[in-house]
Amino acid sequence: MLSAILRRHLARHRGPLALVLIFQTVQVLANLYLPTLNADVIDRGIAQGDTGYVMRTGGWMLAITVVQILANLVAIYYGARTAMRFGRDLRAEIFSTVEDFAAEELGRFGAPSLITRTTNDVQQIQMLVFMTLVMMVSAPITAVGGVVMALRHDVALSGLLLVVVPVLVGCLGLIIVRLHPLFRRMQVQVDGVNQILREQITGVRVIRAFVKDQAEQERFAVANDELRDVAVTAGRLMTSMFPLIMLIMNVSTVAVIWFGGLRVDSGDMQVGDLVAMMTYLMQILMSVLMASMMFMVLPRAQVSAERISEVLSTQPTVRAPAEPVRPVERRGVVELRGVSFTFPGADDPVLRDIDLVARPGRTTAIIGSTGSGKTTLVNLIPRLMDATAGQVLIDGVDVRDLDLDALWECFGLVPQRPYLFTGTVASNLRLGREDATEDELRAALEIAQAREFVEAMEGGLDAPITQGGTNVSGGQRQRLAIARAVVRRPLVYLFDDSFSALDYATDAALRAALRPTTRESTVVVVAQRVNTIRDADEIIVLDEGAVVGRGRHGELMQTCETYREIVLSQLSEEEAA
Ligand SMILES: Nc1ncnc2c1ncn2[C@@H]1O[C@H](COP(=O)(O)OP(=O)(O)OP(=O)(O)O)[C@@H](O)[C@H]1O
Repeated sequence: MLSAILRRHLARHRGPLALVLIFQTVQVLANLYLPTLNADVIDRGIAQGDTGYVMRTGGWMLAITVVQILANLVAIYYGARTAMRFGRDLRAEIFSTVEDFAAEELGRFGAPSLITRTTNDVQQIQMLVFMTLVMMVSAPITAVGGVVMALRHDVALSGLLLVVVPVLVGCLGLIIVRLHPLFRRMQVQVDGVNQILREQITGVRVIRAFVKDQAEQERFAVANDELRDVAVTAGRLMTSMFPLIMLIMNVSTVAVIWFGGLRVDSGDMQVGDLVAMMTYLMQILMSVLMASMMFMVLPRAQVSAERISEVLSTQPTVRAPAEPVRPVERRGVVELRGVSFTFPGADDPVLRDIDLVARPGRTTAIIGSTGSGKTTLVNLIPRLMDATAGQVLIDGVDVRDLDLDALWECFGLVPQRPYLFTGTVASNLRLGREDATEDELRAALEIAQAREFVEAMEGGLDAPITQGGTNVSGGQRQRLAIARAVVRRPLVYLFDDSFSALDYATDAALRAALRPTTRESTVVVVAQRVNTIRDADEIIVLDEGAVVGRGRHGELMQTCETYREIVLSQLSEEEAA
């Protein structure tokens, strides 16, 4: 999974990657050449008292060092740049995948997990790419080059590498194998902390009102402590690596000096070669250490890659058709034919065998007790979810055969819990139609009974709206959401309990103002309040997901017991008549 992500996203950075490889090779070769020159300075310059040789070779070493530094700088620059671009591209890919998710996929992953996957998980892989390009590319070249150079200086002493390197690799391997499951748990726990944090921030008012601060703090502390425990265990393992490596390095240095000293003593080796051997040994062990750091980052990146791939490989349940049908004439006739809907994993359907036709110029209302399936029904019309049986049709074409953008263009949806975005009143209204003029926005506000309060806000149309619309009241948010739908002038208006937060007078004024605007449109209204829908051309009564009555108010009062009960729970006999 990790390799697939890396291949897909690094392919377009071939040029910079080649530069990293070239400059890393140059800097490693320069680094490997220096100990040999140093050995020459000792054996040929100092031992033989040749000051001129020491100066010349010293100057040569200085020049090589400058080359090494410059090559390293270029390699790091391109390595870091590529890693950052890789991260940006991967985040963009996840974002665009998630954007296509339907309610089902969003519910399955959950917002906090999707956010962690797009940020923290991407960061883990980005870190791997960064470390690989900045440090790891040089490790194998240094290791191989170091062995070659060591063999050139003294074959017998190089035999030490056959012991030291496997010991180091074995010790590191044991630690890394134990780290992998810990990293997996850590990512899941980051999700958990995010989830609680998000819930607590969103629901802070409820928590305070029910004096649950203490309980919530404890809930957060549990998740937080669990994350800490795993992080500490992983940290302990990781820190145990360094003393171990230092021990192995120091013991090997002692061994080189011990055996090398014996060889110098017996005249088989020169002092300069011994110094060079020590440096090469260090360089080789350092490259193993660098590779081991990669293995520390690798397990975490693998876990993250799995989590990201899970998102990227998820096919949205609501998918655009391969060959979308172009409707000849768009009028906005909404039809449900034998529609049933069951939530994934649920035993019973939420909607059962619903037939309904909503036509332009008419208001079709849906009423029913809470949980009777009204919102679910409305969500099926613009394909926020797909019916599990039966058909939803717009102008005679199955919504599943229509191009998604063309389909969504038909609707002005005012959801039950309207959401406003960070920006201004105007920017929120223009989500309805980008090129709407200020006059059109004002007209929409007028219809939605929102003009007065918007004008009272500092800045009017340019008044700021905070994330989620939390700086306006629930009723004001509903009216702005209605205005947003009106700005669009859609073929079909879908009002999902959109008048519930309005007082009776505003509700009535709003409906009266909407009437001329929606005269030629199809209007589907979900409501709990009888007064909101009693004038509708057709009222559909839902009970436990099935239609138990349909007709106008007067008829239903005679024919539908469920409707009568709802009405009489809100109005007196005289008011209901
Ligand atoms: N994501 C979901 N997964 C499983 N069941 C769900 C989900 N969303 C809603 N339901 C169930 O589906 C049923 C219908 O819900 P729906 O929101 O359509 O009702 P409603 O009539 O709009 O209610 P209200 O008037 O309270 O908004 C309810 O019983 C609810 O528990």
